[in-house]
Amino acid sequence: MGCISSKNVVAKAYSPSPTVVASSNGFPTSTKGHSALMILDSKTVSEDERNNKFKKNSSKKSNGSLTLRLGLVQRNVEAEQNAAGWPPWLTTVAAEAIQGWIPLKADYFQKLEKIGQGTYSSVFRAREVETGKMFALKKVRFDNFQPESIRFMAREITILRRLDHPNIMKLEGIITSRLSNSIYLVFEYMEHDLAGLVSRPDIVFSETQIKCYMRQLLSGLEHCHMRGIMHRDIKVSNILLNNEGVLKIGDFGLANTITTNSKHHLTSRVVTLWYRPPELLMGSTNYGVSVDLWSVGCVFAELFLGKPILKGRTEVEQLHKIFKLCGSPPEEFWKKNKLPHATMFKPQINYESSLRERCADFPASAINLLETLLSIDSSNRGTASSALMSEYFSTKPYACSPSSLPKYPPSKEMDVKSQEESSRKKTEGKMREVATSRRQQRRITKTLQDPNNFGKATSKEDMQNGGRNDGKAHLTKGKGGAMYKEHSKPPLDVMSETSQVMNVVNGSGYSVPIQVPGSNDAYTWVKRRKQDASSTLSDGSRSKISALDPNFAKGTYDLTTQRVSMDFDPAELVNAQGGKEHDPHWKENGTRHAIRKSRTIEEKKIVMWWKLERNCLRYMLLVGCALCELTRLGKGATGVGWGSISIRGNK
Ligand SMILES: Nc1ncnc2c1ncn2[C@@H]1O[C@H](COP(=O)(O)OP(=O)(O)OP(=O)(O)O)[C@@H](O)[C@H]1O
Repeated sequence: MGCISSKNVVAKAYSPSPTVVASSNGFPTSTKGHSALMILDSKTVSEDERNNKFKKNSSKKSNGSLTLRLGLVQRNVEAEQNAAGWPPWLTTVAAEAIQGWIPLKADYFQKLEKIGQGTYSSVFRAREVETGKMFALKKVRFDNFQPESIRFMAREITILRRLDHPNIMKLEGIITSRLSNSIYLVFEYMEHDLAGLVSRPDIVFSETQIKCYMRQLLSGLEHCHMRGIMHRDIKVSNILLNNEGVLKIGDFGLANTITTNSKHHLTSRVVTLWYRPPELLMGSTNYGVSVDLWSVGCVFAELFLGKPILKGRTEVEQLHKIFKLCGSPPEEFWKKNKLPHATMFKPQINYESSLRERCADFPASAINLLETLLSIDSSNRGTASSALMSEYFSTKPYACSPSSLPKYPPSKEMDVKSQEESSRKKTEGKMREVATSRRQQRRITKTLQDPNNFGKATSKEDMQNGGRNDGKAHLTKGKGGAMYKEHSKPPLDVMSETSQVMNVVNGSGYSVPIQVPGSNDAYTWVKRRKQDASSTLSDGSRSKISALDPNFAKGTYDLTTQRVSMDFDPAELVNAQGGKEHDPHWKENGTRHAIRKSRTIEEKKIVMWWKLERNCLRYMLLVGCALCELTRLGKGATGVGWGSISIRGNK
């Protein structure tokens, strides 16, 4: 679909009078599903022919005329592609990616709801008007048509066209027009992604099901690696599933070709943080397909656990979590792998691997495979093929067939996100109510503390009434205790959900993110993904944005210059050594902190009343002293004690 079906087309691109051949509607139905590969084959042939021709001619002609000829051919191709309906901004930058294809028209499809939101794209479900078949349209955004971002998108297209495997998402065509300023990549529609399924509490994968998914995932990856492609962004939301149980690897936006040239430096700012291998966290620019195997290991564990196994908030924390889980590497590792940021990240403490403890419930053969995939030393991770041949797949229970897998209602990462978003909004509303009620309580306390108001009616009831005004919904019925309960319970839950990371300046002067205990994992996962997506360039927690940055392309990021701005979590490092006194939770003293740290409403109430009563006592004492002093002065005493100076002056 979307491709020119004839082999002639590519050859014609280099012929003197190029003409574009296409079926009447741009859907060469006879070649549907195979066209991309055919074009690639023909491309290879035509390129070989062209190369031979150039080789023969090269002895006769000067270099100058060769360049001229190449330029002309290039211009010819562009003109032909523009004539075929491609927009000029695309043909000038990415002619090779679309070579041999013609664009699809938008009106071939009926665009339905949005089903995915990526860092630089939105994905929609769409129905093909003619056949009623479902497709996924990935609309790619561009940063003001910067050639760099167009080139990135072009790379994704080129790589997708190079791949052809049942476990790899197939690019069916591209929608755009000569006047259009956007582009849609057309993919087969998949009902689920693994992120959506994993995060559903009602879905627990069986052992045979996990094996089935893992076999498909590794088969798809094996194909990529054999075609010289590394994905560099394997994670649950990029693994798609349809209702027939077929798994496909999607999102090749960060994929790149494997390079054997050690002088060719790759960027280390790839792979989403929780799935990023240690060598990339330590700045390696000379890596290979093993980065994908680490990510597969993370996905594998997540399928069993139902949640990500390594959820770091920053690069430092991610690496620290890795060392704690997999054990810190031996001295030889540091000597052998000269990683750019090794000295910065080398742990002071030697950690033993806790992987087997953490995954004690996993089948033995699964732990063995997981241990291999999550090897800190990338050379020990094996390959996708060796993983497929491991005992995990050859021991019972065997992987079930995809068609026997249970059918689920459509579940996507975006569904989870929107559910979380609506519950977040609800809880935020409740939190606002409580905040207003707290403000009111504080106002009352101030009134109590104000000497001008001292003695005015400010009873316990007043305080409760003050709270009640703002908390109507919770406080209209029931006894006092019940009112408190209703009023206070949701905000406490909300606090633990929404104030996951509080920045406290610790002794070292770093801004330290602190995890509030009792947090809701499901929520934080989604929330942190958002943070990741928006903060990549500054803290490197996510890779896509940086992928669009020219510095990313040039590989000119300098992590060392970002060190100070990186969130550093000494709390966790120090706590690993033991000792509450080092914990920033315990450093901050005072009542306000006590209130914030108090877990139950009863504790909270006690602390509030204690504070109130303490202040009342203070003022009573002050007033008492003042009265005594005035009495003494009235009796002619000389100025001593409190207020003596001004009174003496008056005297
Ligand atoms: N073919 C498809 N069928 C159904 N849903 C899809 C398809 N392709 C993508 N999606 C949905 O859209 C989401 C985002 O797609 P994709 O990962 O390709 O975009 P992206 O911009 O590269 O995202 P990210 O920045 O998260 O990597 C996926 O997680 C998935 O839920």
